[in-house]
Amino acid sequence: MGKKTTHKFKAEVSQLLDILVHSLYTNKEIFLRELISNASDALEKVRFLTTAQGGQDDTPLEIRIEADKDAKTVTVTDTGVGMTRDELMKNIGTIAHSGTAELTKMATEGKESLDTLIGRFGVGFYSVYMVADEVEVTTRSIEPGAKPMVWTSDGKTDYKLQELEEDGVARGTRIVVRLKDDLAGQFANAAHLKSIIKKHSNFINFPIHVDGERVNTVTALWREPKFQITSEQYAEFYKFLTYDAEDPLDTLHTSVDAPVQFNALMFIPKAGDDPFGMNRENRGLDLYVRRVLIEKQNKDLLPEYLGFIKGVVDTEDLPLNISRETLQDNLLLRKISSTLVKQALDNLEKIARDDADRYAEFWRAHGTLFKAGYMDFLNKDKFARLVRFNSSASENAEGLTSFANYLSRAREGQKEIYYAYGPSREALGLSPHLEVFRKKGIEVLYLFEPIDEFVMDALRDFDGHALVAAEHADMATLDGFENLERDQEAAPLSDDQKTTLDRLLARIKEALGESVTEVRVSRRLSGSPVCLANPDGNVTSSMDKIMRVISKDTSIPKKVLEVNPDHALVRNMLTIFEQDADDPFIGQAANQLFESALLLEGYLTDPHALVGRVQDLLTKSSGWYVDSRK
Ligand SMILES: Nc1ncnc2c1ncn2[C@@H]1O[C@H](COP(=O)(O)OP(=O)(O)OP(=O)(O)O)[C@@H](O)[C@H]1O
Repeated sequence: MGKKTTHKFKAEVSQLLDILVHSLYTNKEIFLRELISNASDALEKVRFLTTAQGGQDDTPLEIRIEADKDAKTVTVTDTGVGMTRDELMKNIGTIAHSGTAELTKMATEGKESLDTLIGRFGVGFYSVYMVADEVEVTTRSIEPGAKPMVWTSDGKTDYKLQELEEDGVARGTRIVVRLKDDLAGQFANAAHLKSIIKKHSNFINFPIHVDGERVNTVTALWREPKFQITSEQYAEFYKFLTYDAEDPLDTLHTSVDAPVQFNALMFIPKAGDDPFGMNRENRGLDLYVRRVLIEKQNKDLLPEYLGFIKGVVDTEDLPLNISRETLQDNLLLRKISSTLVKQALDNLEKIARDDADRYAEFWRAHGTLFKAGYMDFLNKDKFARLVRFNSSASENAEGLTSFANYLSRAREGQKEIYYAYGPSREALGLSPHLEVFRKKGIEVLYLFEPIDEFVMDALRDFDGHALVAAEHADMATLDGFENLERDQEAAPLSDDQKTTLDRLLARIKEALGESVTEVRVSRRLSGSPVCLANPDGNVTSSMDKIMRVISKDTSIPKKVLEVNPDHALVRNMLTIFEQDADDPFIGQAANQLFESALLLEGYLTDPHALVGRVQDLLTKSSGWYVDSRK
């Protein structure tokens, strides 16, 4: 026997152990799921090494579990790859996977309850310390000449390692869990262990025996004929695969023979991960070749925007000895991938067609991630049919509309699909840029997320109808539609007044100087006196904002000030200007209108001048009001 050495846990491990030991998490049974899942991974590795890489192996690949009431132990033994001394130290002693590190971080930040966190993350090997006083791991690696090792720890501050004599220790890992006194009755009980396995580990690809009796029966569900599988079985498999507590929103089971053979079982979860957050890596389908797991969560089978889909793919056509490194360039895999993408999109179209409520549920959970599909040019048309937006025709911010729905409501002769970006439905409802659309009863799609605009830019049109930003709408085209809403029409300007208006606009430009590129009459406004428009028709203001953030440009962009000559305020300015072209009110009002417009567009950085002016104007007007009531 080798010398026993003592090693301190890495700080993160101690921290996690401390959290687990002190947690009141009630679902402690998941420790068994975690140990079985590790055993299964170790067995998959053996199967991969032997079948895929042509090695030799006679040992049956299986997991054996024994419960001992008297000794208060549960023992989990597998014939998997085992661990060398170095692997033991690295894998259980130092944080092994990102999930546990994330869990520790979030638990210490205290934002979410520990119970939710433990339930949501696979806490891995360390979860055993929720039920154990002490754990002993005896393992022998598959590596030729590897020495068997024993690892023991009470899960507090350190662990002990010892090398064993070679004889009598088979390849694989045996984990003896010494249960806490109060939990021994519950877990050192074969019947209870069996029920836990049925619940969490029924689909493990290797036989699991409890006290000599085989417990799990179902394997490779995706290879079974569809008509033999119940929806409960699908749901059970989904939960096994994802640890989700809820049933899936949708299940798609397919079998394809040409151009390449494969079976796939794909699920859409009810809830979405935060696509840009910590779960970003938690995507991909498990890839099997003839039931041998080649890669968990393969990232090449489905593009990132379909990353919400969970499931497995199993093919007969790839060689078993394919290396994970060369998968990416494999032509067959690419064919499988393009077929899967098509199936997934067709399936979404089917849901959208048959069950709008379910599609809306899908969209709310996964729409944000799905929208990144604008980059998938090969499937552009399908994508365009699947994408949804809120719109001015929706009843509230929850409403969703497709391009096709929009067109079905479009005004006769309307060739364009209009859209506008804004922070909220309320803000867009008040936007001066959309006044003309409201007046003419032309629907506008509402974009709330920056990615929406990239979607519009990439698609450019739908079914021959150009996608046009409302702020870039061609006024002559809009003039072709009759007004549905009648404003209180302002009296038409006389020829003299028109000339004065031109001079007034020149005076406003003079007052604003280089802050604006131009001051001109607007045709898009009805309720507002002014708005800011883009001088060049290329990018929308929101896209301009995104570009400015990227290039760290904090200057205020130069825009065109559009003036509504029918607005009462502008008419008053005209009267004042007619009487005295040098009246200081004109400059004051011009600046006030300009800064208010900047404020609405989100560009005003210093509100002091604006506030000062408002106070001055209020003081004066209240004075007149008081006088007029005397
Ligand atoms: N029975 C086992 N046989 C061989 N190696 C094992 C066994 N159990 C654990 N390991 C090793 O220890 C590592 C850490 O295990 P742990 O359960 O903490 O995380 P993980 O399995 O990597 O992550 P996850 O639980 O998310 O799959 C494993 O990746 C594996 O390398």
